[in-house]
Amino acid sequence: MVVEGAVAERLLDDFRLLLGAGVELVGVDRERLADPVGEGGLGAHGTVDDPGRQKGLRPTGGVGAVGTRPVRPETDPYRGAFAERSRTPRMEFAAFAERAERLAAEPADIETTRLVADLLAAAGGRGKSDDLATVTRFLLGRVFPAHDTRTLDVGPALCREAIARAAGPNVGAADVEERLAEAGEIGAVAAGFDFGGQRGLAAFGEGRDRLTVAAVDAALRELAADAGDGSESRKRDALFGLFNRCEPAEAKLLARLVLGEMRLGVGEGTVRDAIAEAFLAEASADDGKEGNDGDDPTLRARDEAAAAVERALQVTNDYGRVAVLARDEGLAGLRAEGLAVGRPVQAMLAQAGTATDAVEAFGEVAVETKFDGARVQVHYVPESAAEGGEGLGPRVYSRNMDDVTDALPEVVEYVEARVSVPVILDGEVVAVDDDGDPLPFQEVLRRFRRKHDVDRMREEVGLRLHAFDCLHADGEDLLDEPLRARHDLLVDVLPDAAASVEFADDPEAIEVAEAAALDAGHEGVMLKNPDAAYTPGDRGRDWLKRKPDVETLDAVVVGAEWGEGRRAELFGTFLLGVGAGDDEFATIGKVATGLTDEALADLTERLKPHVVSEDGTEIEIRPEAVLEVGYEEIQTSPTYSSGYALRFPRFVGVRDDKSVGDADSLERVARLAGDGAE
Ligand SMILES: Nc1ncnc2c1ncn2[C@@H]1O[C@H](COP(=O)(O)OP(=O)(O)OP(=O)(O)O)[C@@H](O)[C@H]1O
Repeated sequence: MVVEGAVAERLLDDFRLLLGAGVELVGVDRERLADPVGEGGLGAHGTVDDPGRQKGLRPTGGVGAVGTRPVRPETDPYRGAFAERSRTPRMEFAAFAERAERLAAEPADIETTRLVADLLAAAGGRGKSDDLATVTRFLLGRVFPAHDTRTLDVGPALCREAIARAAGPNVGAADVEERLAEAGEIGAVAAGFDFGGQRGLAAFGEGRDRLTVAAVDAALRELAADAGDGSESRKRDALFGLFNRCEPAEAKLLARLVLGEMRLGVGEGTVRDAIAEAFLAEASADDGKEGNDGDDPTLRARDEAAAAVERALQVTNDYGRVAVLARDEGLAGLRAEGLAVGRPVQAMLAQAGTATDAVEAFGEVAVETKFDGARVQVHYVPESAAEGGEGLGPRVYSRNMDDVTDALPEVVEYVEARVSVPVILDGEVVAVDDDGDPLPFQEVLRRFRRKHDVDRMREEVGLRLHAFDCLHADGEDLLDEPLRARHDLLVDVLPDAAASVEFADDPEAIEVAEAAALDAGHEGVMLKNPDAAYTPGDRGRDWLKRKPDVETLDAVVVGAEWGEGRRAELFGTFLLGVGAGDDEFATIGKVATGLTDEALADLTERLKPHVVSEDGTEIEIRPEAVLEVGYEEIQTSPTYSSGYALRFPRFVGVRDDKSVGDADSLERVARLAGDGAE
């Protein structure tokens, strides 16, 4: 009998589930079990090299060419059943874990990059298993690429329960918590248990069935897809099934991966350099031969390779995809990679600057209205312009690349009514009153991530999109075009946008424009270099933001204390941290002032699932929420790990539009405190 397509996939899924749950299969051919994807197995149909043919999902023209074809989150040519069916040997999870241990122990950056490059080559070099995309993402604590809105939705508590269950009947979640309080991080705790007691159940063949990187990835993707009634307990079961099969080093890696805290000392820059080192060494050596006299050709080639990887990362936001591109298509493939409508990119950011700075640096300055709202990126392929393919209704993404479309129907309607070609627009969503005049920023946040009562809230707070940039129009990527040209194209596709820019070449004219923007109820002006390209994710000097003098700080909640009296059921005080590199946060103070009962209730509900440990009044919270806090000044202080303390901190608002990685850094705090120029 031949079983194909969805039925085959279903069978394979069931098979994996059974193994994951520790079911022992008796009286079957063990060799065939150990290689369910081999010849004659479930995966015998379709070719390994052509995932698109099997899944019918791959965009046109190979890896790089996506043009204006909409991409949907599940359109990931490197994932899914085809990978499971590959006949190349798969990387064992234990092998990955062993290399991860070595990485974590390596203090030198250069050595770390080399070890990561070796790992990538082992995960997907020629003739090796093809786990490259997965391993690259895993290294950064990700199952899905950054642009993908899917999440595992597993909190620390669920993870602790799964570990407790795998550790055997004598271990409870409270024991795991206790060990966590001692060890300080979940990986060490997971590695400290002996999951062997349970293993007998799942063992078959020669010893246990060893986890592969691909199997862990598949199980976690399945877990992410599970939602609704009973999903929490199913997720717990699935995690239990995985931990149950783990040796200590694997358990450590798995626990950290599930919670997205890898602690390997491997940042995005390291992975970028390692991709270049692993797969572009030859290409860069070729380039190097053409080096100018006086230049170091090797260095120049290395910089070029890193730049090509960086550029591809900017347009795809997918380290896994870029690693595969670098390996399979080299520098040329990376450079040819374009934007895809439906796949968000990071926003270009601004530094603080003055009108004089702008005139001195740019000569003529593009002065744009600075709208006081939330940053969005809108992707749209009108049905009429889909050229035989499918259209893509307007999708709206937040600055973290979360899909916020459903909360913002006005934006969808606005774009649908005006735009007739495929576009990617950058802009700001602003709350407006009945006359269309802007309302304060906090009003937008009442709408921004709302899942319920969208229609009711729409009556209360109206919204308007102000598009100020255009990254793609009618089949053309515009990132490398100067702002001037992008703006002309923006006005072509959306004539409303014309009002928000003017040009000035002296500071007085800029002041006049700023006064007019403030009079109209906007936040002020942005000063931009009209000749600059759009550099996603970059906070360079080509965009300057004129800021009012009162600074606030965006800090991450890393801890809390319970309130008192009638607020005893709620968190009352929040311990704040600022970014100190490598996913670490240094504490800088506590905020209790300015929080209403409503804000406390919201924050308590939101942060409770992220409690890591509780010790008396001290609660440690996994970095999850960003608070905007005002303060009178920043002082040096031995009390907090940053070495600074906020004087009179007061809560201004929750920055739901920011992820913890976007919070202010210790470096900025030092500058604000006067230890360097802002
Ligand atoms: N015309 C415009 N061009 C670019 N950004 C604009 C414009 N109008 C409003 N903005 C908003 O201003 C933000 C930058 O200013 P601001 O410093 O006030 O924001 P922030 O979120 O506190 O800081 P940052 O975005 O720089 O981290 C942009 O991210 C964008 O959301």
